Amino acid sequence: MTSIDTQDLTKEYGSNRAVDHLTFRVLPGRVTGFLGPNGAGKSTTLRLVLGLDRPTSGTATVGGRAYATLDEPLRHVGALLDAQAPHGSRTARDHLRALAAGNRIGAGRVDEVLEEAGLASVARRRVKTYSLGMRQRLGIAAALLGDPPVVLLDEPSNGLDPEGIIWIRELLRRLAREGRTVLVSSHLMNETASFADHLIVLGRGRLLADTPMRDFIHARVEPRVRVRTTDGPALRGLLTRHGYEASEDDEGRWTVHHARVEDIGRLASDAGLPLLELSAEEGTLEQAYLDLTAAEAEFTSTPAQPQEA
Ligand SMILES: Nc1ncnc2c1ncn2[C@@H]1O[C@H](COP(=O)(O)OP(=O)(O)OP(=O)(O)O)[C@@H](O)[C@H]1O
Repeated sequence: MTSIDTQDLTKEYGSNRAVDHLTFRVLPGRVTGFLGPNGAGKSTTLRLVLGLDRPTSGTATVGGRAYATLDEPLRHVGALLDAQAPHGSRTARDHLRALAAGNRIGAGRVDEVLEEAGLASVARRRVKTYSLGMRQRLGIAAALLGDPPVVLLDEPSNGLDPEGIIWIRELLRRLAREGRTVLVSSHLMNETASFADHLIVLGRGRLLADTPMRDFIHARVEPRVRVRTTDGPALRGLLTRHGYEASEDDEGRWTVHHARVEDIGRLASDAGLPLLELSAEEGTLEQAYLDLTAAEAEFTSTPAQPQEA
């Protein structure tokens, strides 16, 4: 099984602990979103997994092996990190051909990934003439070159236009469907919600969550129901009698807190109350993420009170 594993992984830069005893496993067949505030340690972790930096202690492995021990690594792991900027005076095609040659990958595969990344028509242009989004597509093409079972992408949507964002979303979903292990860091919560099945969240180098995305949201954001009726006072009375807290907006739409659509629908039906609208208000990943990171910030930034003698 080609999982990514970190075991008690720690990285210190001087007195700053960027990654702090981190243990997690990223499994194949799903997209794992890698989240955390600025400076939480995401890029450092990815660099440690890719052998670009040495851990202070602990291990990071891909398929049970350290990246540095892999022969022809592009066939095992495809990665996009900001730092991997190709040489600007090369054409995109030459850049990929050089990478392919070093990993015994045929030139035909270069044209395939250029096509897949939407760069076929500009493949003979020098990379320095590329826009940020085009460079990003080239980085993703390079990550796919070796048809690897493991793909690590740091902020892949960076600089992409709306069409590019849809492309990357569909690509990530397909890679997971094909049974690959896909780890994607992002600051864009709506984006992450559109492609991730699972989340790993870091805060100050530590693991804050390692959980399916649905569970992550449901554990942190209260379920609500939106409802509209021809008889507001009757609805209010009904909800109050059953212990629900609800509020009405200017357009006569009610929001029922901590409620499920099945329960409110049944209550209204049993009471013979006509409904014009009934819908579940799903919590968003952004709400859940902010809830978690705010709690973490509060916990970690509260200074110890000096004890009065
Ligand atoms: N080469 C380095 N030398 C010294 N400190 C570093 C180095 N790389 C990272 N750090 C520090 O390690 C911590 C984690 O940084 P890292 O870039 O891994 O976070 P991140 O979660 O990727 O942040 P962002 O979301 O801003 O990209 C930060 O405090 C950062 O300043």
